[in-house]
This record gives sequence, C-alpha cells and structure tokens, in this order.
Amino acid sequence: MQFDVMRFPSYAFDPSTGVATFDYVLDGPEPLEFTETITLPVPDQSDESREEALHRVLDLLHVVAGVSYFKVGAPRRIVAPKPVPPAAADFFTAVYTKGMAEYAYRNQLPHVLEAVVEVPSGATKAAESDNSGRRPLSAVGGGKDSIVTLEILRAAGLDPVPFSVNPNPVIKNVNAASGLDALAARRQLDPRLFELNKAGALNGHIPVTAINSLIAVATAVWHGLGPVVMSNERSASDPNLIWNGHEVNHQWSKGVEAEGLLRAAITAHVGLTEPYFSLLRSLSELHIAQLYARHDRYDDVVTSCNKAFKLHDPTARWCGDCPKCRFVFLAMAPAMDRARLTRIFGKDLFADVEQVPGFLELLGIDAHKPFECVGEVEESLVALSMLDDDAPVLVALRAAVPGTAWAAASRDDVLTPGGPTFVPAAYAKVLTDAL
Ligand SMILES: CC(=O)N[C@H]1[C@@H](OP(=O)(O)OP(=O)(O)OC[C@H]2O[C@@H](n3ccc(=O)[nH]c3=O)[C@H](O)[C@@H]2O)O[C@H](CO)[C@@H](O)[C@@H]1O[C@H](C)C(=O)N[C@@H](C)C(=O)N[C@@H](CCC(=O)O)C(=O)O
Ligand SMILES: Nc1ncnc2c1ncn2[C@@H]1O[C@H](COP(=O)(O)OP(=O)(O)OP(=O)(O)O)[C@@H](O)[C@H]1O
Repeated sequence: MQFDVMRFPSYAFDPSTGVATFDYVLDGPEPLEFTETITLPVPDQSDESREEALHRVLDLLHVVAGVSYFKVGAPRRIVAPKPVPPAAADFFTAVYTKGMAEYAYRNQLPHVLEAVVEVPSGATKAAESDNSGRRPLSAVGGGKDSIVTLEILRAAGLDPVPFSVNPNPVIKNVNAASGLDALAARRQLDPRLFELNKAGALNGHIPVTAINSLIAVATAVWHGLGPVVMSNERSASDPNLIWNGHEVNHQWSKGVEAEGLLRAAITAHVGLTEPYFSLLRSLSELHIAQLYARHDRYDDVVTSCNKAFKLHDPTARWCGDCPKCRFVFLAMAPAMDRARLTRIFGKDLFADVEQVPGFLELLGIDAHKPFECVGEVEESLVALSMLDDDAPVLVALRAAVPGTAWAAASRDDVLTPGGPTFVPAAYAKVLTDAL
C-alpha cells in the first residue's frame, strides 16, 4: 500500500453525549479513511469558556491520535488540519517522529524519523486560564506508580480525581480500593485498523501516553478541574537504543521531553497556566516501589504487567514471566517481606531459576534494555545489592554480575530524587513531605 500524505479532514463533538469523532485519511492512489471515537465523561455543568478550551484540546488530540492510522502506511507528508502556535506544531512533529521511533526501527522506515508535520499559518491566541489551584485529575493505569501518586495527593489534602481511559478490571479494582470517585473516558479505534492489521498492514508501537494525556486534559478542562497529574518516572526518559543517530525510546511519550512539549503545546494553544506534569518525574522506579510498599490496601489489585492487559481476561494480573513482572518484583523486594511479595505476584520469582536469563537482561548482562517499561540497569543492580538472602535466583545473579558492574551502581544516585521536572512549587513541596 502506497500513501503520499496523511490528512485530518474534520472532527465533531457532541456536548450532550461527550462523543467526539475524529476523521483521518491516508491519501494516495487508493486512499484509506478512518474514524476514531472518543467519549468523554459529561460534567454536571459546563460553560462557554470551558467548551472553548475543550475544543482547543480536541484540536491537539485530533492530530496526536492519528498515529494509530499513520502507521498503516507511513506517508512522507503529514498535513495538520488547523493553524496552531509553533509550540503545538513542534509537539506534533515530535509525536510523529520520536514517538514513532520504535515503529520506524522495527519496520526499518528511517524516513519516519525525519518527518515534519505541516501546519497552516494563522493561529489565534487562547485566553489565559488559571487552573492551578483546582482539584487535580490523576491518571490511573492500575500499576504501582499511579497508586503512589494518588496516595501522596490524598495525604496532602488535594482531593484528587482518579481518571482512566478505557478502564480495565484492574483499573476499576484499583479505583474501588482507593475509595475515591473516578472519571473514565472511552476510546474506540476504527475497526478497519484491525482488519488491515490482520491482512498484514504495517503495524507497531505508538506513543499511547500522549493520547491518554490529552484525553485526560480534555476531561479536566471540561469538568473545571486543575492540572493533570501523571506518574511517569525518571527512567522513562532514557532510550532503549540509538538507531541511525536517533534515540529509540519505547516509553518516549512518558519521558520528560514529551512532558515539556505537551505542556508547552497546551499552554500556547489552550491557555491553561498549569496543564500537566508528572509528580514522580524525579524518582527512580526503585524509589517508587519503596513508596508503594507503605500502602498495602492495593496488594490484591495492583498490576503493572502489560501482558495481563493484552490477554483481555478480567482475572489476569501478573503473568510472572515478562521483563515488567521481573523488574517490579526485584524493585519491590527490598521494601517488603517475601511472603507479601509472593502474595502480590501469585508466585515467588526468586525461587524459579528459569527466570535467571530474564533477570540478567535487566542487570545489563545481555543485549539492550528490553522494549518494555522497566527501570534502568543501575536500579536493578542497586535492588539486588539491597537483598541479602539466598533465594536460588539471587544466588545465581550475584555469581553472574561482574565486579565492575557493582562499582557503577550507586544507591545514593538511585534513591535521591533528581533530574529535570515540571512539578510546580506547591506540588514539589507535597512530594518532598511524602518522601
Ligand atoms: C497492551 C499492549 O501492550 N499493546 C501493544 C501491542 O498491541 P496488541 O496487538 O498486543 O493489543 P492491543 O493493545 O489491544 O492493540 C490492538 C491493535 O491496536 C493497535 N493500537 C492499539 C492502541 C492504540 O492506541 N493504537 C493502536 O493502533 C495496536 O497496534 C494493535 O495492532 O502491540 C502493539 C504494537 O507494538 C502496541 O502498539 C500496543 O501498545 C498499546 C498502544 C499500549 O497501550 N501499550 C502500553 C501498554 C505501553 O506500551 N505503554 C508504554 C508507554 C509507551 C508510551 O510512550 O506511551 C509503557 O508503559 O512502557
Ligand atoms: N488507561 C489509562 N488511562 C489513563 N492513564 C493511564 C492509563 N494507563 C496508564 N496511564 C497513565 O500513564 C502513565 C504511564 O503508565 P504506566 O502503565 O507506566 O503507570 P502505572 O500503571 O501507574 O504504573 P506501572 O509503571 O507500575 O505500570 C501513568 O501516569 C499512568 O497513570
């Protein structure tokens, strides 16, 4: 299939139902059309200024959600539908290049990394809206990170509103365990995409956090809420590998660069003073796992395993045999006894020597960092150094890690907050008080 250009003909939004439909065309000798449907929760009340701001968020979402359809043909031109300020145009280009880098690498499509989203000129300025003091909307994915954020915000009296896109049973159970009233949006990909995938169309990973984040901002704006608070950690910013001189990061849209670009795009095009930030940005995954250990009310529901989500089985939790399960098991192990850890995961991964090669990968003793949301090699080494019992896997790992590797692993570096963040001062204080 050959396509020259991707276009975004129009979108529609019905405030009485919250349904937004976004149209896409891959143009070429045999064009393909798609429509994605996103249903926002309808607020009890709204007003003109909220709806004006909401439409501006939807302008951004229309282009960003197009990545799922772009990947069917990877046309060389991407032509955005409306004028937006330069900060929003830069965000679009980054989403279609850096956000699609894993897809480009796996499909060997280097031109994807060089694309520039074309934007018509003539953007109008948005009215400024100070949303910083309102109740935060806190995105919940069902894993340990968003639970830690929710509990920090709650303890500080900020009264967070949990929010999810297409909440699965894990997310629903986490929300129920929190006891907080949650909001949810629905997102339906065009079914045609699945037919094309079955027929062997180009496919691959997309920057899903950028899409979920904009849906969260749209919901916050429409409901008159404050900033969207994410739970993206420090290591999300680190690439998996370098290809043709470009960084390839499976988690690009969870990284700090994407966060800065998204914030700038919203501030410029929507006018919000405090749109979006990750509270946990300065923390390592290992640190977040230690903070999770303080809250046992979620132990029967918390799930970070992406395989569990792929199975679409409401009872699926930790698969117990993937990089994510191994990493989170290792990261939580120093902060809790083995019995509690085994209860959370349904099995003791340190008792199963078949898991040794997978743990060695996390410890940097094999290939590149897995294409998964796992922490840095240094975090895994520090976690291992904090464990002193003789479980079979731990014994094998200690024997396999070369002496030079330990020297590069500093507990202080891993457990001291650091690196760039966009956390506003009031929230930075809340985080510091919680550590
Ligand atoms: C659950 C999962 O890992 N899905 C990835 C998987 O897709 P799969 O076919 O196994 O199942 P589905 O997710 O149901 O997708 C069905 C098809 O639809 C396409 N698709 C899905 C969502 C979307 O927003 N757009 C789409 O086009 C998908 O490509 C399938 O053809 O493999 C896919 C190909 O590599 C991945 O694209 C699927 O990833 C989902 C988008 C997803 O939600 N993944 C997150 C678990 C994830 O990887 N999160 C990253 C953060 C990445 C970021 O920058 O945001 C992380 O936590 O590290
Ligand atoms: N379905 C979703 N709806 C809304 N936000 C989501 C959804 N899935 C993930 N997120 C958010 O996206 C960010 C990245 O997701 P991620 O899966 O890494 O986090 P998590 O589920 O909280 O923790 P973990 O890393 O332990 O899985 C987090 O802020 C998370 O809250």
